[in-house]
Amino acid sequence: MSAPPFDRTIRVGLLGCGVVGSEVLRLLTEQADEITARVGAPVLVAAVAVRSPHNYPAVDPSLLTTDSAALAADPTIDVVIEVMGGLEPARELLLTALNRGAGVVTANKALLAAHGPELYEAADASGANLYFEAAVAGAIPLIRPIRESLAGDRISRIMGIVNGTTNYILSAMDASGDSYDDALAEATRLGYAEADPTADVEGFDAASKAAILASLAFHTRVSVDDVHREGISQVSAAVIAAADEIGCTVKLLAICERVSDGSGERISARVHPVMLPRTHPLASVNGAYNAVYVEAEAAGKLMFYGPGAGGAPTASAVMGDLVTVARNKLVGGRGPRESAYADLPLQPIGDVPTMYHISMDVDDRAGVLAQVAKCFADHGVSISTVRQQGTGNDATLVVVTHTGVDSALAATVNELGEMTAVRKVNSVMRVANAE
Ligand SMILES: NC(=O)C1=CN([C@@H]2O[C@H](COP(=O)(O)OP(=O)(O)OC[C@H]3O[C@@H](n4cnc5c(N)ncnc54)[C@H](O)[C@@H]3O)[C@@H](O)[C@H]2O)C=CC1
Ligand SMILES: N[C@@H](CC=O)C(=O)O
Ligand code: NA
Repeated sequence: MSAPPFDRTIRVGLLGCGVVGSEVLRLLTEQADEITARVGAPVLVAAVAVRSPHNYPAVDPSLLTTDSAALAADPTIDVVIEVMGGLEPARELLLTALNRGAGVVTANKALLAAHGPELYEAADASGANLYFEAAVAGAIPLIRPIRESLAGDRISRIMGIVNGTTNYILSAMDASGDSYDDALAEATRLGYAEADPTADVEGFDAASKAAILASLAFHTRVSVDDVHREGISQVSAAVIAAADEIGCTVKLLAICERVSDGSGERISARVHPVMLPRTHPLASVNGAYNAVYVEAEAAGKLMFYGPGAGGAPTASAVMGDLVTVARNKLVGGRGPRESAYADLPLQPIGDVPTMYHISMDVDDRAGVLAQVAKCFADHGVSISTVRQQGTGNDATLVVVTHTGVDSALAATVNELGEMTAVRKVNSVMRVANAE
């Protein structure tokens, strides 16, 4: 290859060298010549901050450091890649890097969803680049299409599967009847799960991603605390079987919508499991794959699909950002700033229209069905189907509702739980439409 056009080197500091960081290091090493050609200057790793250098025998010892603060502050480092995860010290370190004008590439959705505005402000103040394609849906190009390709359109809805770990667990339980615990252990072994997998299974990771997507799509600051969140830890084999009986599979969905109702224009951001008809395109997205629909006024419906977790796929997104930031460093460009001008209010979960699937153990005697039906009617909730399974002490009623507002459905479930004729509410899950 001919000599690169720029007579300088882009020096990179890596914060963290785990599942993602080690793959970034591998790609930077193995593809060094091609990256140089694409950027126009060599891109070299100058330092790698880790906790225990002796755990990295394959990494050049002269690069390893335990002093992550010095790495972030080092004026000779042009781009800091943060793949250590967690809020602190990642926040502090990235602020240090951005304040001195270094480019930052991060995969840390938890940090962005909690402290995004602070990071953007630091980037604006110094003119630094802040890129985070890896933070949502791993390898899938999604942030860039939303921030840049669709910047001239009006996004109305984003809906999809954005957590690989939970999708891996739900797919395994659905397809092969694997236990929840075995499937989670395998997802962790494969490098999909967060350092604390509670973040995955309780929906925090997907909620962080929903916050990032909603912020970008609706030009409004949405933090993780604004996102209604329910995880999958209550999804048992019985719930998966109940979904199957009505032609559905269970998926954890992130849904970000622009809604216009009596209260004017608002946005809804929520993460929860749903029973999804098997005919829905997202129902066949399995394993650690992610898939996200983006609906925009002029573009129509777009679907993004691909590996949403794992070391190499996530490193691919990090590398794409690194090349962009390195190019910007050489020619003086900058990535998009925060866009929060619309400042739309949030729609509370109680106002969201939804359908419920409710399974409850009931007394099998005359009048019980009428009492249950009355409870739904009292809350203005219309029943779509009702089915009794078993008799006597084994009688279970399965009710699927028509669409009602979530608060009315939740109040119905509360009251059912207090009725003497209802021995136990076994499960409650939202049901999605077929499209
Ligand atoms: N694994 C995946 O599939 C994906 C991960 N991400 C994000 O990428 C980031 C990294 O994830 P993984 O590589 O999976 O995690 P990991 O736990 O495998 O790696 C993180 C590494 O950073 C090190 N580290 C943590 N704090 C440190 C500190 N203060 N100083 C030095 N080293 C420190 C840890 O020892 C560990 O080796 C997280 O923010 C995660 O949410 C994003 C997309 C996908
Ligand atoms: N733990 C996350 C990793 C990618 O963001 C997931 O399972 O999706
Ligand atoms: Na991505």
